[in-house]
Amino acid sequence: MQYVSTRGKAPILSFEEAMLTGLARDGGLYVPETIPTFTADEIAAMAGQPYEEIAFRVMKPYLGESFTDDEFRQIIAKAYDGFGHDARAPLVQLGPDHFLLELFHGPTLAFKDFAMQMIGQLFEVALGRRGERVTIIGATSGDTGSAAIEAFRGLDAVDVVILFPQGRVSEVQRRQMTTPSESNVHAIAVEGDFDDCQARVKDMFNDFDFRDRVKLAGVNSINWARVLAQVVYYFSSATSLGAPHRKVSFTVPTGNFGDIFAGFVAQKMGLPIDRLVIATNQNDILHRTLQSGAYTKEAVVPSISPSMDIQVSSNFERVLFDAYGRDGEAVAQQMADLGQGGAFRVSQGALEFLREHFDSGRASEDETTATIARSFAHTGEVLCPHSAVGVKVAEEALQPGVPMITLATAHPAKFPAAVEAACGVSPALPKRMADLYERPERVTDCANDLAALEALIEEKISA
Ligand SMILES: Cc1ncc(COP(=O)(O)O)c(C=O)c1O
Ligand SMILES: N[C@@H](CCOP(=O)(O)O)C(=O)O
Repeated sequence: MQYVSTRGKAPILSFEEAMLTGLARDGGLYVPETIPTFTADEIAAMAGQPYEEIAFRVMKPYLGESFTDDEFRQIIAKAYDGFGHDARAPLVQLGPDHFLLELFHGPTLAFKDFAMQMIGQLFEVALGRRGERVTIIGATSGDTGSAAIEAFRGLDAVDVVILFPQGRVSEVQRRQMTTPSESNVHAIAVEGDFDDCQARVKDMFNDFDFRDRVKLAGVNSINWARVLAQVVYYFSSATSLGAPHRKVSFTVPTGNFGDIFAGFVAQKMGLPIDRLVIATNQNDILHRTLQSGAYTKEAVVPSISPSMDIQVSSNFERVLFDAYGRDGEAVAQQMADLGQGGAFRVSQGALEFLREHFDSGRASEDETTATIARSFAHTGEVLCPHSAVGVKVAEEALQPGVPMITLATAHPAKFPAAVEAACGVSPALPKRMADLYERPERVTDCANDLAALEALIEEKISA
């Protein structure tokens, strides 16, 4: 299995190389040259299997020669060992045709743990074998950063540096990033929004001197391995509701488009998905794009679902690559237009492709709050604001007889203020995190400036 860049001009890599490389050297994102497919019988055989077994079957075809079967089985076992639910990703019924896929039982209480716990193990094995050390850089609107720090803290072969937007993550999210005491963890609060953090991360990858000097690696969903690990729960949940013998739909609270892109990959692998519904908060660039064909950046407006406060949606590039018939030059042109003018227009053919595969909807702040309150009153389920955005949009997209699975992407205790204001419940953190508010914090503030950030990172990793 080989990996190519969405912009068509970077070296073709193996799974392990693509995983350790992060952003392609032409600025694009790595994707598999071909997507492996399953027969209906192979999909049916996943029903009732443990999550770990489904992870092995779904991910293995993408690995090529990078990891032996034994190595990979051990990696999977370790990755999910610390999850707080035996099913790993349990389904809860909300209504006759509506189900919630709880993806928040991992160590940092967000869906990011599914991929990040796995990547931590994959990096450790691969770097150990190569005898290499890397600097992992990540941009976060709150959840990726805490999941990455949890997965990599204390590992000998990595420094992990996380940029987060100052004042724009919840207190729990911030403390998850600033309280670990391991010396290989570096949390940096950037004066800007998430898009600024993500842009500086991409700038660092495009500064080849810096990139090669510090041996930069990335664990945002820039990294294909992140997306791949998220494909698994589409299979586990759909087969438990009767796929492949009946179709299911998914609604996905969306920001950087990684999670819903994983659903798109599952569909291409043969999982019979009826509709994939993009759910956005008031930062609704993806919903607007599907409606109008114009991808136009606006200022990020802080919301009660801060992890989705994103306007430059990184993985949209991956779906555009398919929408343009895998024409890297067309994608590179659109990304250049976005960089220069803050906008691009999707061609008619590409727009039809997008509309064929995705529906979309948006939830305002009031609608999100009302959904948290209504869900608690009717079902007892306390939703985090991101999951509530998903539930609200899903309710509008329900089709009789087709099960709808909404992804619950974070635990409500990560956003206690918004949840309590909406439904009067103050969700408790798990016992192991009970002293989070007492632990000392360690964070460095920095301007939204590439040179300043690079200098700070070099200082931190050489200390
Ligand atoms: C809680 C939560 N929900 C939803 C999202 C959106 O996911 P994606 O960026 O993969 O679209 C994020 C951030 O990525 C998140 O942290
Ligand atoms: N919502 C994310 C933003 C980064 O997304 P990623 O999936 O590309 O890592 C976060 O919580 O940091």
